[in-house]
Amino acid sequence: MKIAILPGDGIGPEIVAQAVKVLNVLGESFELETAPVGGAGYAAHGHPLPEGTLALAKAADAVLFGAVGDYQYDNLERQFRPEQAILGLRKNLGLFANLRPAILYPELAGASTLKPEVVSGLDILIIRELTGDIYFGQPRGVRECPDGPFKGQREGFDTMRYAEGEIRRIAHVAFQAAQKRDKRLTSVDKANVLETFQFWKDIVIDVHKEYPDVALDHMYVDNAAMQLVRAPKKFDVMVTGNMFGDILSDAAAMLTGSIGMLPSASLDANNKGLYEPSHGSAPDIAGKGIANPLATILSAAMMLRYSLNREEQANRIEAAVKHVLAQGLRTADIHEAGTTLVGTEAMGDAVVKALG
Ligand SMILES: NC(=O)c1ccc[n+]([C@@H]2O[C@H](COP(=O)([O-])OP(=O)(O)OC[C@H]3O[C@@H](n4cnc5c(N)ncnc54)[C@H](O)[C@@H]3O)[C@@H](O)[C@H]2O)c1
Ligand SMILES: CC(C)[C@H](C(=O)O)[C@@H](O)C(=O)O
Ligand SMILES: [Mg+2]
Repeated sequence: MKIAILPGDGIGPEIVAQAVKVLNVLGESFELETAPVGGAGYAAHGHPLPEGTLALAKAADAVLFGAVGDYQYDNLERQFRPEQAILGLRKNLGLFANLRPAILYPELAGASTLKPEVVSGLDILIIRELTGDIYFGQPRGVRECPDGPFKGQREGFDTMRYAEGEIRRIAHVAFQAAQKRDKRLTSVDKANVLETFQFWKDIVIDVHKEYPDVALDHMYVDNAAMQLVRAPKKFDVMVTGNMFGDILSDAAAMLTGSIGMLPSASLDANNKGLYEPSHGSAPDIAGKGIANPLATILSAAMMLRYSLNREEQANRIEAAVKHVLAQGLRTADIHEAGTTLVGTEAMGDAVVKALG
């Protein structure tokens, strides 16, 4: 089994190093190969997604990804910006299904910014469509405004679009995920305003006919954002488009105590996948050794479960994470009075130790 390791930028290399330590003590003979991506790819090869990196990702059985992005690259032409690397990987590998499980470990109930009674026992799954929507729709760009009061001025524009087949396949993933859980699915849209999302809703309703055992409801995205902080435990599985899913999953991250706790799996139709924490490269804390590596370590667990067929190893890692939290070890983002503050490496070492 070959795993492509793409650490990326900012805290990426620090947190991925911890997940690699964990993978290395499982007693499996995985072949790990590392390649630069994002700003690191641009610095090494003049492109955020160098050819060799893409080839490695395609050839591997799974990809473990850190994060990309750094302010120093923000003024580059868009095609050279670090973020194009993750977008290019998702598109090139056909990773249309993004699973972002927001689980509150009981020990972190006090770390959330929400009241413990609102979040304790939280276990929701956000399924974000990942290769369509306004993220990839054409045309896009800056042009001369063709009409209206601003006619003749420059205007920026993007295109929101979803093909029927794109909606159907993510709806199937979502219904099937719900079948394995509490059998409740909330489809999040903006059907009251956007044609794309009325179409989305109509297709989801049609796919529902094949899953009569799942209770489906629909929610507008603005209300969903509100309900996520008001009564998040009411949700089981949520499915939504690329942009709404990006925003809602960051909001859901805070329910778990910190964005440093939210892993993700990005899957193709055959469960080949890329695994990354839901957060970014956190340039504000990069190089300080204080980033929380648990979202990345938990992403490695998802990789073992979904792509490498090692459910037991995934369970071992998740149990080890629970153990270190129960021991009271906390990185700065989840630290509270009465717990022990540790850095990135010490947290990684503690998970390794807990694996026994
Ligand atoms: N998939 C990705 O690679 C990805 C995802 C999101 C953002 N980004 C990029 O990351 C850069 C920074 O973006 P941003 O600041 O909006 O989002 P971010 O997620 O990097 O950081 C947001 C806040 O959360 C904190 N944070 C994030 N991860 C943490 C962790 N593991 N432990 C402790 N604290 C953590 C950061 O310090 C920061 O205060 C940008 O270039 C952005 O494009 C990349
Ligand atoms: C870095 C960026 C392209 C990415 C996204 O918007 O999908 C990130 O925010 C994420 O959530 O993975
Ligand atoms: Mg995001």
